Amino acid sequence: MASTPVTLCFLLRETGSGTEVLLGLKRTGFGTGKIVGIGGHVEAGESDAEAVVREVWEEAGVVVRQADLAHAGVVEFIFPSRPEWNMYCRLFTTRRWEGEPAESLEITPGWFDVEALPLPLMWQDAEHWLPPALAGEVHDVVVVLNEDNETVASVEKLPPRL
Ligand SMILES: Nc1[nH]c(=O)nc2c1ncn2[C@H]1C[C@H](O)[C@@H](COP(=O)(O)OP(=O)(O)OP(=O)(O)O)O1
Repeated sequence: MASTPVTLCFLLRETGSGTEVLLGLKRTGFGTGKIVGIGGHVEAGESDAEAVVREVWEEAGVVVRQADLAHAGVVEFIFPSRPEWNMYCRLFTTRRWEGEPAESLEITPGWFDVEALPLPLMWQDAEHWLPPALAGEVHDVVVVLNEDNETVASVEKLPPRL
């Protein structure tokens, strides 16, 4: 089954004590209760960049421009016991946006020190791909989940496809 296209954008800002990233508490839908990246499904006819601009606005009330997005790799999430959940997720980062993050029905946004990510509150696979992506490494990652759809069966990190 083809993986559903999704996309995430990580806003990064510098503070006196280091770099912070905008994540959010998921309030509805897939991954409710977890801290997740801001983003979601790519609609038919949209590019990944168009989708992530729309999702960041819808979920966090922040305006990001496509020209300010940096590619940060791809993660494919494979759920062998629920293949309909498989997702192909393009990652972006940006250091430029307009507006202050605000709560939506879907997400309660919050800033986190990139050196102290809330990994125990995130999907368990995040520890494998999020820190390197935020550090500027660009990889194609394939994450396979176990039958519980939570713990990680395997992680394969490949150089990016051009
Ligand atoms: N194993 C995993 N680890 C992770 O960190 N994020 C994952 C993941 N599997 C899926 N995701 C993320 C990627 C994607 O942005 C998100 C699912 O998309 P959405 O947040 O848009 O889902 P919803 O069910 O709320 O859909 P909408 O109704 O489109 O808002 O879950």
